Amino acid sequence: MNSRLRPWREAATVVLAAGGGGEASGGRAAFDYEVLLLRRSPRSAFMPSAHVFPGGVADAADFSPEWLPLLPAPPPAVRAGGPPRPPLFAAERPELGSPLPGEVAFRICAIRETFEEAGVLLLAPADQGRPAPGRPARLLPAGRLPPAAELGEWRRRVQRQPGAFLQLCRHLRCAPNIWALHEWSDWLTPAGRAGRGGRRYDTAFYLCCLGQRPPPASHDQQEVTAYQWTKPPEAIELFKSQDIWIPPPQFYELCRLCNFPLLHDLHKFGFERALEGCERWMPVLLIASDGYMQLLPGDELYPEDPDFTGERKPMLTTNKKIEDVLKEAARLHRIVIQDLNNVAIHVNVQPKYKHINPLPLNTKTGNNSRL
Ligand SMILES: CC(C)(COP(=O)(O)O)[C@@H](O)C(=O)NCCC(=O)NCCSC(=O)CCC(=O)O
Ligand SMILES: Nc1ncnc2c1ncn2[C@@H]1O[C@H](COP(=O)(O)O)[C@@H](OP(=O)(O)O)[C@H]1O
Ligand SMILES: [Mg+2]
Repeated sequence: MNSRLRPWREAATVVLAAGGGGEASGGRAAFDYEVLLLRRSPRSAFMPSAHVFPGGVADAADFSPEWLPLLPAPPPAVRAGGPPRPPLFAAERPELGSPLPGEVAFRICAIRETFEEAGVLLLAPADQGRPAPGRPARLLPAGRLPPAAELGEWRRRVQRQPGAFLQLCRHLRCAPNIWALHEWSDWLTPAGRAGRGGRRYDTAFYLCCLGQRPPPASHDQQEVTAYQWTKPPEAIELFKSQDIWIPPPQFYELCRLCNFPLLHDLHKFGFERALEGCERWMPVLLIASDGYMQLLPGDELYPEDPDFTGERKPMLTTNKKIEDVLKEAARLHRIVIQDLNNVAIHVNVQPKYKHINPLPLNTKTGNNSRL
């Protein structure tokens, strides 16, 4: 699609999981890893105060050809084949005059944003050669990093000027650890749920598993006002108790992670599955009399010709109650939102590209029996 006709911004985000070690016991304690959640500023023009994964809008600097000499070759499995991909990765970008493929640039974007927003640097030594994708990644040893004050100064420079991230990598003789990020999903903000100024985002979600304890993070006191490392079921509990608000895409992805108590299993699944392909999802809103639903591809009510630009019919409506709409449907793939923190995913369709369905964790009190 012509970028001038595309009424959304292109962004990348990373589901960063850290831990491993596989100490298993019953219940939530069986999770041996935590994921990084950031609280957006209450002043954000889009999803204020929401808890999200680190990420943000791609910058022309993420597509700079100057990255090329620094980056490792993709692992063979990544290079081979052409699985189905969302348009985000496939789009040609003659306006940037860049030979950098989207699949590389959006990874750089996610890694840069993770540094800007959380101070976590997902880098690898530039001379490391090909990565070993079968294993969870590791961060640079502390000895390869500049002192904290200097790194803080770099962080502020990158926030002001994303091109400074390339300079930082050159300075450290490191490269963004792009092949530690595995394509996981792609969410397009529903037409009709745009933020202030019509903000919508086509966001590439990557999974990155670190085989080490969660590294120290820090918020930037601007765009991000708090951070926490949390086990996926704990994040759902915090949402349920209204301590935090998690937007639907991130909620959906956390419920998917709840299938994997062990980091190694999550990493293996994410790395192998990514080779199968990925599909862009734009939820379509169905407003009922007592709440609403976000219909997802595969659901029997999902429109054949969804209105991506929101010019025709961005929302569907019904006079019925949610309960009655649900009873009438056989093929379900939808997020049901009864109020802000009462959210349930109803899905009985086979996920595409060997993906996994979320665990059915209704956030109503008393329903999380599978945690
Ligand atoms: C794209 C972002 C990383 C934010 O970018 P920023 O430059 O502001 O840091 C972030 O928005 C993100 O992770 N987006 C992912 C998907 C998305 O856009 N979700 C929005 C869903 S909004 C929604 O569903 C409204 C909920 C409702 O009431 O229905
Ligand atoms: N102090 C602050 N409070 C709230 N939002 C801030 C902020 N400083 C920067 N931002 C916003 O954070 C966004 C940049 O995010 P990212 O770098 O993750 O893409 C910008 O939003 P907009 O692009 O919507 O204007 C910017 O306005
Ligand atoms: Mg951001």
